[in-house]
Amino acid sequence: MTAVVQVLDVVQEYPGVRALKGVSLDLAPGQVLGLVGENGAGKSTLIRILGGIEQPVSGRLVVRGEDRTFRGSAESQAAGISVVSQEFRLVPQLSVADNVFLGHESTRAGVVDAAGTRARTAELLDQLGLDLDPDRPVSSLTVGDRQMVEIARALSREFDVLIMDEPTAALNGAEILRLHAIVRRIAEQGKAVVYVSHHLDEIFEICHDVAVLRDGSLVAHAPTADLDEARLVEHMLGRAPQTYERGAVTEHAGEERLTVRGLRVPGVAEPFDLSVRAGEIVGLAGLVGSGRAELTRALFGDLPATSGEVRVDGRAVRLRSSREAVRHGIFMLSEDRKGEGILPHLDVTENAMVSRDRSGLGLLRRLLPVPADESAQFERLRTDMRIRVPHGRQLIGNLSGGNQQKVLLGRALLSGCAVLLLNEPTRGVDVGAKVDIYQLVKQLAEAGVAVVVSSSDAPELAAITDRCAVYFAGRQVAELHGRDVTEDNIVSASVGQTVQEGSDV
Ligand SMILES: Nc1ncnc2c1ncn2[C@@H]1O[C@H](COP(=O)(O)OP(=O)(O)OP(=O)(O)O)[C@@H](O)[C@H]1O
Repeated sequence: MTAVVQVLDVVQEYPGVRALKGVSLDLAPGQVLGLVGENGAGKSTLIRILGGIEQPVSGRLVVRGEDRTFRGSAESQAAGISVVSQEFRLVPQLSVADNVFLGHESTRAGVVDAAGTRARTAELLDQLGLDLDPDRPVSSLTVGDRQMVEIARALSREFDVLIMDEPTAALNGAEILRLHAIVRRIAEQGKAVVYVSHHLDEIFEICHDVAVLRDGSLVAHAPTADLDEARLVEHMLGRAPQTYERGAVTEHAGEERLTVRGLRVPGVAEPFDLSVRAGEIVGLAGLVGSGRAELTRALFGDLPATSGEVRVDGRAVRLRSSREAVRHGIFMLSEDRKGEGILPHLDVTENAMVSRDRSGLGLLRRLLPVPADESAQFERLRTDMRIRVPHGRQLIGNLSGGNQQKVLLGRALLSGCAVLLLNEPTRGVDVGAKVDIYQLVKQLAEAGVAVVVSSSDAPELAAITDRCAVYFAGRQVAELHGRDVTEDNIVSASVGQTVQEGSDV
């Protein structure tokens, strides 16, 4: 079948980085093409070029047989390319409906048709299985719902090619299944879909073909049926993947560092208890509506508890804000990387070091030389976590999403905290780097930090936690220990099934 879009020998460069080194790719009608690669491999760069946000240094884009140069996203959209980008581009103050149709509002006799816009938005949300009021301001939505609104926005246009950059990064299991059904339907309608994900099970689930980018080059392009996960990972990394060996941390666990007793949190049925000792990695699992999100936020100090107590190293602390939490030795990695995580006007070294209480200096810092020990620390972090960045003074906003996440995790690692709270720590991180991050978290625990990991990724919790509390309908329904912390047990308990415990040593 003739390609609807051809990418021919496309090269893209940024200062100090050759992000695409001559990539050629065809997108055929009815095809779902998976695009995979390590963090920083060039996936988003290629998408930005197809979406008209950037122009390549050289190479050609051919759309339905015609050479095209897009000088902005409007031109790419007009050519039938619709993009769900990794960066949320929603306007928080506007309603869901206004965001979905921003830039292509329905009009009647030249006037914006608010009722029509709302009705069409409701239809799209319904297709996505989303029970959301079109009039709600986007600022009041969870990260997952914002992601769905981004998708609704891409679907609201006429398109021949739909490009999705990590569309499921913030979605829960049911939402992911619904999205997969929609992708299949779109392909059946004869449209081409490009699907970027670090979740390789999704690639095998819905993609007919897969293209692998490594360090800016296309290193493999094959039907998914011809590959298995191990081969795909090898193509991505250019080496055999390492496996993560869990430590026997519990045996060395020391004094209790975090104690939570009877913490009542708005929206959660039962009070919350938790204790984490030095050297332990404790997981929090649970689906949307389980109370896990609220408990995580309460621990982070951004959803104040109504009663109960929290102690760090035996000292009672109040967590009315995340700043207060940090002051008491609790450090956290937020799930909202863009909103609460990165400091976009600062470079990567400063972003990694900011927990060391120099944040007040702000922009002034850019004029001062980075202290040598900080540069050295960042260099170590860069090597240990394989952060892809040309130098330590690169602005963090110029890094790929996964590499930003690694810098933020580095910040947590360097913070010298007593308690480390990680919320969705490897969201958007590639399979190779995940293992590196798990190793570092294990090292931190071994150094005596009490670690809490709140994650929707059951395999992740099974791989790294010593103990895992599972929540369902506002209650803790299981506490799994040691060998009982398995993916199956976590998933079963998360949907309210009783888990047979006791194989633990
Ligand atoms: N504006 C920019 N300035 C400088 N370097 C950039 C810029 N944008 C991207 N890069 C670099 O280009 C390379 C490719 O980045 P890109 O965002 O395309 O990666 P990716 O494959 O999408 O990664 P991820 O899986 O982490 O999203 C990276 O080394 C990144 O740091």
